[in-house]
Amino acid sequence: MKDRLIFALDVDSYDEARQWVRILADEVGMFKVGKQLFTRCGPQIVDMIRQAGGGVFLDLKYHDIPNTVAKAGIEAARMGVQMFNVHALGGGKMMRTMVDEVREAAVKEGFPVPITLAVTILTSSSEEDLRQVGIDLPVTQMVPRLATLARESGLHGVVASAQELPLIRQACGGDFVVVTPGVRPATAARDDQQRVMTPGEAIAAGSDYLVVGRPISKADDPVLAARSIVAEMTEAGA
Ligand SMILES: O=C(O)c1cc(=O)[nH]c(=O)n1[C@@H]1O[C@H](COP(=O)(O)O)[C@@H](O)[C@H]1O
Repeated sequence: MKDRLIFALDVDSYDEARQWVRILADEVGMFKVGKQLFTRCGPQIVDMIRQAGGGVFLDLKYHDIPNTVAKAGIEAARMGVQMFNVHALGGGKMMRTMVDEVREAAVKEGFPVPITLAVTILTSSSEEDLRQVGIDLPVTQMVPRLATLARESGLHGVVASAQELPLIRQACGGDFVVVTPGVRPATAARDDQQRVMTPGEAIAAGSDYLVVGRPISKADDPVLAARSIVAEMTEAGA
């Protein structure tokens, strides 16, 4: 079950990231490198994690014109990351172009195609936040709509709140990968997350991978926190 736990490396230095990779390499399946760490350190952070035997989820949430996102996706795949993501709100043309060009480059250059994911609606967004930017549909309609668009555009899966899992499974089926952040053990603080679930609930609802950051990094004993999350996942999946 630990292979399905992804630790969010939301730190601002190479040394701190390396410390976390050392501490958690045996406790989690993958490390998520996001905008802060990648902007600070660049591809050397991906190399460091891979050399330590860890998988990398490159979380840069690409959202741009189709050509730009496709070229960025090719660079992500060349680095050897295990998964990366784009914003589904970038649209079907953007996602399809990215998938086609990454596949073409992978065949030509002989690198594996990473798991490609689309972020649906961020777990930090409330419906009020969405209305502010002109999205009047409820989250329960937006998420399956964007997940369906991602699937039709050839992506492997989505990043979404575990709360929307039943809707995504209904729209996209059982073999579509669903990665769920916004996971909070019952005793942990919610921080800035809005649509949260416990690790056990997320697995029981059918999540493939859980992304967890602060409930591990801010715990008094991060290794123990990671282990108890994996234990809760195992119990729920049994
Ligand atoms: O793409 C993501 O990983 C992501 C999507 C989303 O909707 N919500 C979300 O929280 N995330 C990421 O998941 C991680 C959650 O971290 P914690 O809230 O500390 O557990 C952060 O790195 C977020 O950037």
